[in-house]
Amino acid sequence: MGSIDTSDFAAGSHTGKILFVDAFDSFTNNIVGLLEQCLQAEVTLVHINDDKVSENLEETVSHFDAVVVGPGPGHPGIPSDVGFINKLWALDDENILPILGICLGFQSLCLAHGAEVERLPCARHGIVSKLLHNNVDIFAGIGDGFEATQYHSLRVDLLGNKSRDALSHSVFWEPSEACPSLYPLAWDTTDEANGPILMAVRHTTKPFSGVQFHPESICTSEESKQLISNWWTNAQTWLTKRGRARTVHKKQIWEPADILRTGLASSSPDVTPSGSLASSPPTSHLAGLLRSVVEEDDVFLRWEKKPAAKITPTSLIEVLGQKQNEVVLLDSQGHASGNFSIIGLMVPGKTMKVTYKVADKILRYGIDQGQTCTMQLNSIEEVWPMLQEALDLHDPRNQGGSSRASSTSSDMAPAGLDQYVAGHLPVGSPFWGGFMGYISYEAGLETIDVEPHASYIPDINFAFCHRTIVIDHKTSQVYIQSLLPNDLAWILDVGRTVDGLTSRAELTADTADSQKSITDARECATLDRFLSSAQVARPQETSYRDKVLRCQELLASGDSYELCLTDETKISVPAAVNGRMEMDAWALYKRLRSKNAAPFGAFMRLSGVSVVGTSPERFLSWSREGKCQFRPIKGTVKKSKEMTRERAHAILESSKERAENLMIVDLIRHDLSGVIGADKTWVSKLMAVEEYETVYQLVSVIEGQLPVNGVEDGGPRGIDVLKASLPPGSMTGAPKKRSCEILSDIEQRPRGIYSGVLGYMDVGGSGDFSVVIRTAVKTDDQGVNNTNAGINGDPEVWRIGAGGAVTIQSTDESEFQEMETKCSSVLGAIFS
Ligand SMILES: C=C(O[C@@H]1C=C(C(=O)O)C=C[C@H]1O)C(=O)O
Ligand SMILES: NC(=O)CC[C@H](N)C(=O)O
Repeated sequence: MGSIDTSDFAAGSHTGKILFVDAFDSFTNNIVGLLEQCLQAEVTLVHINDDKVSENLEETVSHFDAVVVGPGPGHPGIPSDVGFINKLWALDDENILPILGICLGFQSLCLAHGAEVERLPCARHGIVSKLLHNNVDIFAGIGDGFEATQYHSLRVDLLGNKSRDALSHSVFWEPSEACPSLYPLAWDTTDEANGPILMAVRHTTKPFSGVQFHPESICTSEESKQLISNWWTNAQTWLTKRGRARTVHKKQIWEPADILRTGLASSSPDVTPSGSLASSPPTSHLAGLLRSVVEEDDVFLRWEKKPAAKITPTSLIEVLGQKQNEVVLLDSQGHASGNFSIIGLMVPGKTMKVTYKVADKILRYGIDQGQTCTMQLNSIEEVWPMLQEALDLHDPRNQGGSSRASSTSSDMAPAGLDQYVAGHLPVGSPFWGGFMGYISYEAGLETIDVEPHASYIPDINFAFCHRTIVIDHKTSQVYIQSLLPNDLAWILDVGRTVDGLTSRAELTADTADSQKSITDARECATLDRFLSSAQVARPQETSYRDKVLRCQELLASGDSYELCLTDETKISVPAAVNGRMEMDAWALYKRLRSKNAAPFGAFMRLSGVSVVGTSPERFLSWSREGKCQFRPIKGTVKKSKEMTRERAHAILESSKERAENLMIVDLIRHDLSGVIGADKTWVSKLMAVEEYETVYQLVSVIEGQLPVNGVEDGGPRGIDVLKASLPPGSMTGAPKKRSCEILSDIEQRPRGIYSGVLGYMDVGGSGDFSVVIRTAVKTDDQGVNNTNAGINGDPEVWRIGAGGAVTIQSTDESEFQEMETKCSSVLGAIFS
C-alpha cells in the first residue's frame, strides 16, 4: 500500500493532482490548460473507456485530489458514451473526492441524481450567452455580465417531469422534489425557444459540482478562471475538513491509457536531435539512403538571390522546361495575401520520393527511377520520425564534420559572390529544401483511429527536393537554392533564366512574348477540345440535402456539435483528343489560377498523382523559430452583384456563422495546446472577414510557440503539431473523432487528397501546409474500374471535393447551395 501525502493545502505548498476523464472530446486540452493555469495543478488524462482505470477506480482516484469529468459527444444515459463516469458518482464514503462535471460530465452528474436529460428544442452549439446566477458557491464574486459558450444538444431537467412543456420550465434556486440533492446555481434564460436552461449545480452533501457551459472556450468570459479557482477552493476546504490526503505510491498499479500531451509523449522519436546528427549514424534506412545522395560530410546550401520583378512561378517553370515533368509548385497566384511562391524540382538520380498508403500501411521510397524500397509499417506514426530525421540530416546549419572551406572547394563561388557558399544562409527564404507534397484526409483519419474507406491513392506523397526556387513577391526577389554538391552551374543557369524572364517582362512587344501567347492559345484550344466532350457528374441536390438532414439529426442527438459534410464532383474527360493521350494538367492549372486566384494555389505532379488547386486556407505553418500558425476558415458567402461587402459582413457576423467558426477555433486551440501547452497557445485573430475571388469567408488565426530549444530537449517540433492536428479541424467538425465517424458513414467514400493538407517541411525546421480545398485531383491509378485512365481508352477522371459545415442552424437548401458555390469556384474556372 502507499503512504500518505502529508503536505498541507492550507500551507499552500501542495501541488494539486487532478484526474481528467476525457469522453473523446475536442476541447479537452483547453480545459486541462485552464486547470493548469488557474490552479498550478498537475493534470493526468484518462479516457472513459480505460478498462484498467475502470476496474481499479478506487485505487486510481486515491492518487488524486480531485476529478474533472469533461465534455463529449453522445448522451449521458448511453453507457458507451460515458464509460466509467457513472461509477464516479457512486464512490462510497471512504473513496469519495471532489468532482467537477463539465457539459456531458455535468449531465451525467445530474442524471445520476434523479434528473432527466432530454433533447433541447433547439441545440446550442457555439452559442455565447449571458448567464443568470446568484453569486454563490462556484459563482461567488462573479459579475452579472458573465458570458458562457455552450456546446450542447441536451439539457438537464431537475423537475423530472417529461410531460412538462419545455417553455414552462422555470428558474429556481432550491433543490426540486425530484432531485433533492442538487442545488441549481445558474440558468440561461436568454433563449425563448428553449425556455430557461439549467447551467450549473452543486450537490447538497457530496463534493460534486457541474457546469453545462464550457468555461475553457475562447468566448467565455475571463471570469471563468475565478469560477475554476472557486471550485478548487471549495475542494480544498472539503479535503482538509475530511482529512483526506492522496495516496502516494512508489509504483502505480495502473497506467493511464493516454498521457496528457500526446505530442510531447510521442515526440521522443528514435531520432537523435539535429544538433548531434552530424556525427551519429541515421536510424532509419530512408534517412540514410537519402543522406547518401549528398556525398559530403556536411550538407551545404548553395544559393543565389536575384531581383525578379513581375516574374510568375508558372512562367519560370515553363522556361525551365519543367511543365510536363514531375514538379511541385506552391503558388500564391498573385493573390493579395500571398507572399511566397515555391518551386520544387526533381533531379534524376537524386530526388527521393516517399509514399505511404493507409490501406496496406506500406511505405515506399526510392531515389527517382532507381529501386523502390518497401517497408511494412505498423502504423502511420512510424512515418513522421523518419521524415523528421531525413530533414535534420540535411540541416545546413549542422556543421559537424570537416571544415566548410574544404567541403566547398569543388564548388567555390565566383569571386565576390560569397552567398553561394554555405556560411550565409538566406534567412529571408522560408524554404531551403526538403519534403514537398501532401497528406490525405484518410492519413489523418488513421492518426485519430477512425476506420477509413479504402482509397487507391498514396495517402502520403512527398518528394525530397534538393533544388528549389522561392519567389518573394513582396520584395520581388527570387532565391535559387540547392542542397546538392557541385550544383553551382545549375544555380547560375537558373539565375540567367531569371534575368532573361525579368527583362522580357519589362519589354512589352517582345517577340518571345508573342510566341508565348501563341503557345498559350494553342494550349487553351486543346484544353477546350478535351473539356467540350467531358462529362460532369455533380452531387444530386436531393441526396445532398438528405445528408444535411441526417447530419442535423446527429447534431440534435448530441453526437456532434458541427459536421463538415462534403461530396464529390467528377469530370470524366475522354481519352485521346487529336492524338493527345491526356488533357494537359499544366494548362488546366494555369487556367484555374488565372480565374480563381487564391493564396495557397498548388500544382503538383508526383508519383502518379496530379493536383491543380486554388485553396484559400492555410492549415498550419511553423517558422524556424518555432512560431506556429493555424488559419481556419469557417463561414462562407458567395459574391454577387446583390451581395455587397456590407451585406456579406452582416451575414458573416450572424450568430450562425460565428458559432461555426468559434467551434473550430476552440477545436484548433485544443489540437495545438495538446502539443505545446495552453500557456503557449493564443488566438491572434477572431473571426475576421476576408475577401476572395468568388466568396467572402470568415477567418480566425490561432498561434503558438514551440519551445525554442525543442530540438535539443527532445521537445515537440512542427511535425508533432502537424500530426496531432490531422485531419484539419475545419474539414471535420467537432468533436473530431465522433464527427469523422459520422461523416464517413454518411459520405460513404474516401475523400482522398481533398480535405487533406499540402505543402512543405523544410530542412531548416520550418513548414507550411494548406487545406486541400477548391482543388481538382487526378490519379493514374483510379481504382478497379478505372486503371490506366487515358491509356486503354478509359476516360481520365478529375475529382473536385466540396462541402461545408453543417450546424443545427443550417438549412438543407442553403448547405446545398454553399457546396455548389465552392465547387463552382473551381468548375466554373475550368470550363470558362
Ligand atoms: C469544405 C470546404 O471548405 C471548408 C468549409 C468552409 C465553411 O464551412 O464555410 C470554409 C472553408 C473550408 O474550411 C470546401 O471548400 O469544400
Ligand atoms: N459538450 C458536451 O459535452 C455535449 C454533451 C452532450 N453530448 C450534448 O450535446 O448535450
